[in-house]
Amino acid sequence: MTSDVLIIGGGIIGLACAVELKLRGANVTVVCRDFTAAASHAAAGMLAPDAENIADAAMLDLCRRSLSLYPYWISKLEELTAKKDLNNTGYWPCGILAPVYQEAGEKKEFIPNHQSPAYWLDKAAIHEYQPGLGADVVGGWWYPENGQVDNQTLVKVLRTAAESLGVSFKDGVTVEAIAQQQGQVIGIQTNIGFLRADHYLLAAGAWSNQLLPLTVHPRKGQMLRLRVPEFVTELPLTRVLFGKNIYIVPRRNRSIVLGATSENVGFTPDNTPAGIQSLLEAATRLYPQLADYPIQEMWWGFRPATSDELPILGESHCSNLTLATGHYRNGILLAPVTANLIADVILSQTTDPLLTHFHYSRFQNTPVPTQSSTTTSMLTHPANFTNGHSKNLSIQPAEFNLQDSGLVIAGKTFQSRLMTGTGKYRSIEEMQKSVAASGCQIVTVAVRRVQTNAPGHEGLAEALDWGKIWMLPNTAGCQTAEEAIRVARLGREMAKLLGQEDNNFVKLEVIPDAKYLLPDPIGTLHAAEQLVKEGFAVLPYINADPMLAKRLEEVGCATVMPLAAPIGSGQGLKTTANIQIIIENAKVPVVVDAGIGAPSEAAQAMELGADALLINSAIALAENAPTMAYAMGLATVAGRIAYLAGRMPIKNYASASSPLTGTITA
Ligand SMILES: Cc1cc2nc3c(=O)[nH]c(=O)nc-3n(C[C@H](O)[C@H](O)[C@H](O)COP(=O)(O)OP(=O)(O)OC[C@H]3O[C@@H](n4cnc5c(N)ncnc54)[C@H](O)[C@@H]3O)c2cc1C
Ligand SMILES: CC(=O)[C@@H](O)[C@H](O)COP(=O)(O)O
Repeated sequence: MTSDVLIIGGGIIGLACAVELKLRGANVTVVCRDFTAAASHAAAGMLAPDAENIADAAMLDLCRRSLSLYPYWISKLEELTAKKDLNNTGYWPCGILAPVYQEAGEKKEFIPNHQSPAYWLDKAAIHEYQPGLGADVVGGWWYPENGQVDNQTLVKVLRTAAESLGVSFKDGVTVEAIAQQQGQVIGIQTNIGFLRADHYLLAAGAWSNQLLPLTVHPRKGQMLRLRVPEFVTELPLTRVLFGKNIYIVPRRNRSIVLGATSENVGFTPDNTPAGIQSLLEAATRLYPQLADYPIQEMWWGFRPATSDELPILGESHCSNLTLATGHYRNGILLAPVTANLIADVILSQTTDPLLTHFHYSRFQNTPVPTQSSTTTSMLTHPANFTNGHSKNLSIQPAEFNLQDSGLVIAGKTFQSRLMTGTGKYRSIEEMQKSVAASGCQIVTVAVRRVQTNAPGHEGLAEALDWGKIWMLPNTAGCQTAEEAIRVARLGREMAKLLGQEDNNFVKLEVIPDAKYLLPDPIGTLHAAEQLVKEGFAVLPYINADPMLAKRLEEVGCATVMPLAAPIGSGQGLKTTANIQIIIENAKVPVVVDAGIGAPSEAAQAMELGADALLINSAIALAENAPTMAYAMGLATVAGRIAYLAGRMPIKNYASASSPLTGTITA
């Protein structure tokens, strides 16, 4: 199947973009795992840039732009669906009233932004303006330009509009992986097969990081709906009440939506007594007569949150993949502006200057924190190490004007260029100290050994702080491609279980021979091809074979990892000439892995231009492992600095250091 644009996600963002792209002439397909399970159905539908008190200027600008597009957008949608039964979106620019209690400072919370009117009502005014408020309301803000839409009917209208325009909407289709090759998406793997398009849009809400390593995570919200009882003839509320930990959204159809909790519990489903109780308590404090209204329905949803609470919009690391995700609390509000800006990016290749503020790379420049952090430079090494001594050998590369943009693997930036392992240590404690002393940010873990609690691996997964260290699951112990693929999938689950939801990295090892531990090039290539299709960032361990390295890069591997010498041999750099060819030709990072025995060899590999090193045995088997780890960290930094400084040329003959002219003759 081919289509111009394939959209992953059938929530409000995917659908709004689909309609806009289709109206501008594109051929559009939307794939969606579950239409009704989207945050877009769970939301309250407030259009509340002012009541939300958004501090970020660019975000406020984006929200207000979207609010101003709403009336036209809604009338366009209602027109597109005029002949259908369902064409009422419940759009209602009813204003939002934000009452406050006696608690200190609440009045000052609203930051005037000169773009939107906001009026302060004192106690007498607010009770007169909105009868029935709780007696302890002491005043409040009135935002006349804010409003609401019935998000549940809006998404249905959007879907109807999209389908009637000719958008192909495939519900019940799960995207399992985004297959990438050399900076391009080549297709998506789904439960109904492999789908291709010219361009792709990721709009998968809170689930986006299951497909790409984006910092989007779910923030659960519980909601409930009351009904205005029959005996109340007039609508008691005709504007949204936005209070402390509660909003009350009256719909014109006599339902009243109450929301929402904000819970950091991953994708834990269901309503809970605690969640519902907190909503009911806050709602009846703000508007006491709700205590007698019948409860109609409860539900929950997952807001797509990012760490700065701003969306991720625009280009990605692939030229034919655009991102529209992370809309967190304001995705209903932001739908029209997102659709416009994203259609501009995809169809006209024009990027509104505002989008730079929402670029995905803003998170990648944030380094993964280390256990011992010297984050002032790109060339980190531990300033202190924790085996009882404390040394301060802080090097300041900035002073030498060195430009090192860090190690970037599959779009993720690391400050340290040393990776370490966890095997062969005499104790877990020694391993922990060594990892910390090395200053590394990536630690490889043998999935099979951890899963089976093999000797020396008991409790290992829990021994490191995976909030700080990036896990590189490896397929050690796999003799065939098939085994390695299975273990890689387990590794991804393991990383998720340990809190790294967005970790799709795998160190691929296919090693049929136990004596030399040399990797099988054909099995490695086969497994790599499959794993790339499944969306893994594949880091294959290989013999130092330049042709194989090239082939692996061509199938989309994130790095190549040529060996210096057999694993655990400590023989040092035995494959220098081939590693040099690999480095010369690679467009992905080259990580020299295995066989390094001493810091001098680590430095030497880095001096050649390797992008990083993976060292395990030389650290774990040293007499003092943490101290050796520290030395390896310094050697890696030294080698990198030397590479950047540029080595002097090797000459055949001596050349005196001091001038030969002007010498005194005897
Ligand atoms: C309780 C609550 C209250 C809210 N209140 C408001 C509000 O008042 N105002 C406001 O502006 N915003 C509100 N929001 C936020 C708003 O709902 C979201 O920002 C918005 O819905 C995000 O839309 P989306 O399309 O990006 O994601 P979603 O609506 O979550 O849609 C994502 C879609 O992607 C699909 N998908 C995911 N993974 C895959 C996959 N691998 N393969 C195929 N399909 C996939 C899902 O099935 C889903 O259909 C609220 C959210 C919640 C949870
Ligand atoms: C842990 C790991 O992945 C090792 O198999 C890796 O190849 C490092 O080799 P050394 O143990 O020789 O450093």
